[in-house]
Amino acid sequence: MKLKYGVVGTGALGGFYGGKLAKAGHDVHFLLRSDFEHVKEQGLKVDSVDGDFLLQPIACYNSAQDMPVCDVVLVCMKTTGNHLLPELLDPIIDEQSLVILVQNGLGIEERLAQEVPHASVAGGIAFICAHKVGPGHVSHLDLGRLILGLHTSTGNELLQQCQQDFEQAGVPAQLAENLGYIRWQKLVWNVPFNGLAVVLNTTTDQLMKQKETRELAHEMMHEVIFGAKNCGYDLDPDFADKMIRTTEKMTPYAPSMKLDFDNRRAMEIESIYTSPVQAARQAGFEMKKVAMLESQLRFIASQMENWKIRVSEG
Ligand SMILES: NC(=O)C1=CN([C@@H]2O[C@H](COP(=O)(O)OP(=O)(O)OC[C@H]3O[C@@H](n4cnc5c(N)ncnc54)[C@H](OP(=O)(O)O)[C@@H]3O)[C@@H](O)[C@H]2O)C=CC1
Ligand SMILES: CC(C)(CO)C(=O)C(=O)O
Repeated sequence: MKLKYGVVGTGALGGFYGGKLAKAGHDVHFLLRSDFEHVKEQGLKVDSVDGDFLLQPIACYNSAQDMPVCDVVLVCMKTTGNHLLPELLDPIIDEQSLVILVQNGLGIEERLAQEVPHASVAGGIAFICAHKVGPGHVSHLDLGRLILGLHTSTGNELLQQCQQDFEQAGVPAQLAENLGYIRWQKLVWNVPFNGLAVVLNTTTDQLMKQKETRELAHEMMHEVIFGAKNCGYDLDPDFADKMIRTTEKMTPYAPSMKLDFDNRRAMEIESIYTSPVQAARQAGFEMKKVAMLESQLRFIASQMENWKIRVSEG
């Protein structure tokens, strides 16, 4: 069966993953916001370490109302805009549709499944370094692997087909038995590096170079691992060492939260910090250092509002 795909949020990940599917001949419909006119006229450009490509013509829309009902919807906007999902998804899903949240953070599938109970919901964990460099223009610098895991009890067949479509399109994609485990595992990297890069105004290489910050990142990783353990996800404590070694070898990198801060956009504090801190707390474990970083980020976010700088959703 040939699936009809929808992409909600055509930025770095939406442009890359949706673009790869469309380039491979799949039927993909892209929802855009500020870049709509540009993409409609000039197409979507992806500069990728795996090979550049341009999608033109492209099935793009500036309103979900104009989109067809899709079998699978890839949600690729920042989680700061997830409160808009019930409205955005309403015209493009029916009881048979599967919505995959290709986003960072915890608790997002739970919330969507409550708000949109008739859809199947899954998570997509992306191991990729990509960002938008201009209107309708994505730069993919490194990695690209996707792990897909089901949240609801329905949608399994669609998820399997989606995994095969990604593989066929040249995106390494795996299916995970346990979505919660993978979400916590991804947080082991995102929690220290996204937030520290913002509060210390720096990049991963600088955080790794300095002994104090390297140790702090390592300690936070262990907190996340123990947080996960208390929530029933038995992550390997050695995973922290592995992540430190990987980051040491990485080219200097500004995590997506740092790019959001630099561009005065809302930061994904709720899904990357608040949800895991609360989940661990409810399970009886206080992630003290992570909670402190969360407070610092909330302070910075409040200052951004006080500066009367436009903090856009998404
Ligand atoms: N970038 C990366 O390398 C990685 C990102 N992630 C995660 O993936 C998710 C997506 O990140 P990323 O791709 O970087 O984000 P981007 O900011 O590059 O893209 C988000 C896109 O969503 C669009 N959007 C937001 N709200 C709406 C709306 N209401 N209607 C239509 N479009 C909308 C934005 O449009 P507009 O231009 O108008 O704002 C933007 O183009 C995040 O959760 C992030 O943490 C995970 C791994 C790596
Ligand atoms: C760690 C990384 C780069 C993804 O693989 C990421 O999730 C981010 O920048 O937020």
